[in-house]
Amino acid sequence: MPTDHAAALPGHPFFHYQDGTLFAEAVALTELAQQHGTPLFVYSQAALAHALDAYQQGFAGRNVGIHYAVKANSNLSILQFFAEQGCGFDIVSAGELLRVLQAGATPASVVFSGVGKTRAEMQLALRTGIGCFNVESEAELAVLNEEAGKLQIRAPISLRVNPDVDPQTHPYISTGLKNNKFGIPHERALQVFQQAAALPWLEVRGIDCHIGSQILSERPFLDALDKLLDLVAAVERCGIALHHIDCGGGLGIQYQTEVPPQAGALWQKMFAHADARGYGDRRFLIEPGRSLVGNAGVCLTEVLYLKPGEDKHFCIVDAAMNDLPRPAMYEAFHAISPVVPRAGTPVTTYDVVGPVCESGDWLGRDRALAVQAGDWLAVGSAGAYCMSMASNYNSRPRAAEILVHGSEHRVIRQRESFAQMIETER
Ligand SMILES: Cc1ncc(COP(=O)(O)O)c(C=O)c1O
Ligand SMILES: N[C@@H](CCCC[NH3+])C(=O)O
Repeated sequence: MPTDHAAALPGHPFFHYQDGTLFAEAVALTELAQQHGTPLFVYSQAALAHALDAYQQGFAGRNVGIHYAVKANSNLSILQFFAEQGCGFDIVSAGELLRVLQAGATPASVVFSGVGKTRAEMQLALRTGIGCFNVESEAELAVLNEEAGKLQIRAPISLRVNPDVDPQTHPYISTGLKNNKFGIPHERALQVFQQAAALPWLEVRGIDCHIGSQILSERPFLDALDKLLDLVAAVERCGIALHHIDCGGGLGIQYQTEVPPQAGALWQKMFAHADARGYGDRRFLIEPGRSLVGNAGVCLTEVLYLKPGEDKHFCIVDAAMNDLPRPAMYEAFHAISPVVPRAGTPVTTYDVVGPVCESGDWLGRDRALAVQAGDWLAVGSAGAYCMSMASNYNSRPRAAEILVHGSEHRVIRQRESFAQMIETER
């Protein structure tokens, strides 16, 4: 049984056991599950602030813009929190643009990434006056120039460079290798910068890269920075001045036993490197997602049935791959802890699975748990890429979300009703 006040889930500083119950800050998760039902996503505002502060510690005296990557968790209240803290945003769609505007973002604080921006999305972003388009191909550059010309608005752009650096992460979330669809090959980038500078409706502002996600060592970030700085030097030699250098996101978090670099320490090293090369006083942008929200959230789920088997025992819960798709998609590990640990119930090794009709619908494999039907479990590291990737598969309405702040909590997304789920269909 975990001791009181012990960190209950790896990497979650604001979730702890007290009096035999798991708490988020000063709120007992039993109360939230009882009051709001399950599956239920619960986020800690203190954990969000803590994660942001970890970055800021590496930025003292530097000129840095933090652009939260909306795709990690796009709940309006989470976006509003980051906007209030002075963050900008990294978006990848018109939908994300509308969300950040509704959350109070200033348009100039928005950078727009993505390999497949549509003309309609470009027009919306141009009219809104976003800070920068992170352009990912020559074809996109030409279309953006056309659309900007039609609106007579010069488009601020950065070129996303593919530095061909191995982020040593899951192949599905590596983005900075030659064979990934993202960015402009770094060998071609100088030429494309020159093309961009010659187009009448574009204003070259920056350079960017994003090499992947859940990166657990400093080396790939430093290698990518080196390649970007080589290009900055070459581009500026051609008379094209760059206003900012955007290093993307990608810093990993602890799901299990991983030891990711600490954000502040990583950035101190990045700046030491930039200083050594004479670029430390430049404006840098970053686009973190997972490392700001991942360990600020858990997903609460109820044990529906225990199903013993010959080779496997199953713990069937009411959350599923539609709520939390990362295990099914990437075989990702998420820690699972009981909300009220039991004494006296034997520990059994279970596969924790959901009700969806797929054998891939599992949340955890071979987990030692002392549980009974009706118990609540907390699935860890559920703040990033869980609710934002949730679906209605098996016609399951989307879960509710709660934001805890000290001893207070508020519903930041209501549980979807069956009527809402089908209202747009005929
Ligand atoms: C362009 C871009 N920026 C930022 C991010 C955020 O990445 P992460 O959540 O790993 O910090 C992503 C996602 O990988 C991305 O594609
Ligand atoms: N969805 C991925 C991260 C994708 C990063 C976006 N480029 C995950 O859950 O790990």
